[in-house]
Amino acid sequence: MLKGIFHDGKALRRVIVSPPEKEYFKVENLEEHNIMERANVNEAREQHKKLREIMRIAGAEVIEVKELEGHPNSVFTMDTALSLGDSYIKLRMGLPARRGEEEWMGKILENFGLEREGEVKAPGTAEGGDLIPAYPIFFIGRSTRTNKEGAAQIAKIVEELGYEARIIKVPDLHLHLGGAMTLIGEDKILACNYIPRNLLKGFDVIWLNCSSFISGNVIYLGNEKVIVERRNEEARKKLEKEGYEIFTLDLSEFVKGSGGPSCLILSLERG
Ligand SMILES: NC(=[NH2+])NCCC[C@H](N)C(=O)O
Repeated sequence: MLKGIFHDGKALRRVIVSPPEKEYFKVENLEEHNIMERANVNEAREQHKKLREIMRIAGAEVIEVKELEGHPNSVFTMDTALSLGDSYIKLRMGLPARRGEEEWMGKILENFGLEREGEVKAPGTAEGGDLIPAYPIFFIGRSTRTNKEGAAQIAKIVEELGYEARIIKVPDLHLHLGGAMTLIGEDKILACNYIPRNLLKGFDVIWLNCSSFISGNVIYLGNEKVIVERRNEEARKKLEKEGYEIFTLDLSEFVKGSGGPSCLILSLERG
């Protein structure tokens, strides 16, 4: 078996989440954590529970880990590391308040037997929301969170594993590339229409106009099943028309935290 092969367009098998218990609600300085509004405790817990239920029903093993103390954004596990199935890439968060989440998740992944494949080093920064493996292609978003050095370091690591790295400049509307596109099958992508077509070469694309920072953000479960946030009507309608089975989920309390559905999960295994 080849090492480090991962494809976000395959069925979700194992995922790491961090349910909002305490830390997500303990935000003093909203701006520092890039959280727009404090979440309602009961609603956030209930919404996250539903998300876990849907993923379990779809056949994924959902691993729950405790939030990292002092880190309200640790519920957004996607950003904290990049799993390549049998190994992982240690990242370096672009938002200073999130530094430390890389160590936390690195240890968790190592406990699951993943080896460290590589590491993003200063002055580089890279967050998981910008990294979309679709072997043999690897999409890297250049955003306010993933800088030029970080993108170049990731490209080098994945090219050594046999991927073709494609760097995409993320428009300011989005925090990460993951807000603007999602793999929804092995050769299918849901993407905002300002992503250059040539960078998506080889994939069939469902184009979106994208009015929100998370318009292109859905969770692909596999077997043409997708989780879509309740307000994201454009994606829901277009995916429905293409024959996808849609699970609509209200994630308002995480949208308040500047996140979308996929930001809440770290895909550990797809296949
Ligand atoms: N992958 C994502 N879009 N994650 C959303 C993260 C939101 C979080 N408040 C932050 O700014 O870091």
